[in-house]
Amino acid sequence: MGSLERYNHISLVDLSKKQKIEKKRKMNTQEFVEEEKFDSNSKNTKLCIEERKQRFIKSFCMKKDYVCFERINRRLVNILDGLELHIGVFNSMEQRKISTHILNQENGCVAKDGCVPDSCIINIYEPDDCIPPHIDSHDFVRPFSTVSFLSKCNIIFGHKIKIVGPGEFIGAASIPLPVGSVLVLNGNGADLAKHCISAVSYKRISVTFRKMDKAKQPHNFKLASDF
Ligand SMILES: O=C(O)CCC(=O)C(=O)O
Ligand SMILES: [Fe+2]
Repeated sequence: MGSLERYNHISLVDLSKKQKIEKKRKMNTQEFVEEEKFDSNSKNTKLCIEERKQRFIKSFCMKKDYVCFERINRRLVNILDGLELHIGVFNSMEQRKISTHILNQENGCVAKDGCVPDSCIINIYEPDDCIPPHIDSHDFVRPFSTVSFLSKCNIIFGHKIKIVGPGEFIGAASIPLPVGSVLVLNGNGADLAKHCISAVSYKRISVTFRKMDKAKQPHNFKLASDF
């Protein structure tokens, strides 16, 4: 399948990839210690949200773009154009807190902050669960993103995806999703290629944040007051 990854150099261009990873690890560890000092109800919460935003922005220097050509109507097309994978966005303590919260609630909505999403889907995969090949509904605008928790797995992309057995799929590209990563789907990666997850070996949670297309909102649709 060859290498699908291409690293983007948006900032910290003077640092090697290894140094960047080390710097990011230290940064997260420090932030982890700092965050533990904050009570979520304290006046420091705002600061904590600011730090979180900064961390997400910093994660863009770890962004990967993907390349995988598939022949569609006789033309070679990069079906992964528009995909971005941001790794290390959530540290292990955050991952634990969020997944524990989701599993305790068994339903809930995590999106806050008045920015992009107004919809959130939580998929809880037990071992052997899968999600079949699909393109996400166009009732939702692009880009949208998926966060992975509890265990890593591969997400398969392809203009054509073969079903080779129960919960077993093969497509042109298979992208590892580490825990705590955010996959942003846009462009061909969201609209031309289907995606799916083959049967997982371990329990896994994914949280998909999307924003409803205004034109597709039901009549008299009102956003929940806490959004
Ligand atoms: O579990 C994932 O990472 C993908 C979920 C997904 O494709 C969806 O909810 O539409
Ligand atoms: Fe999807």
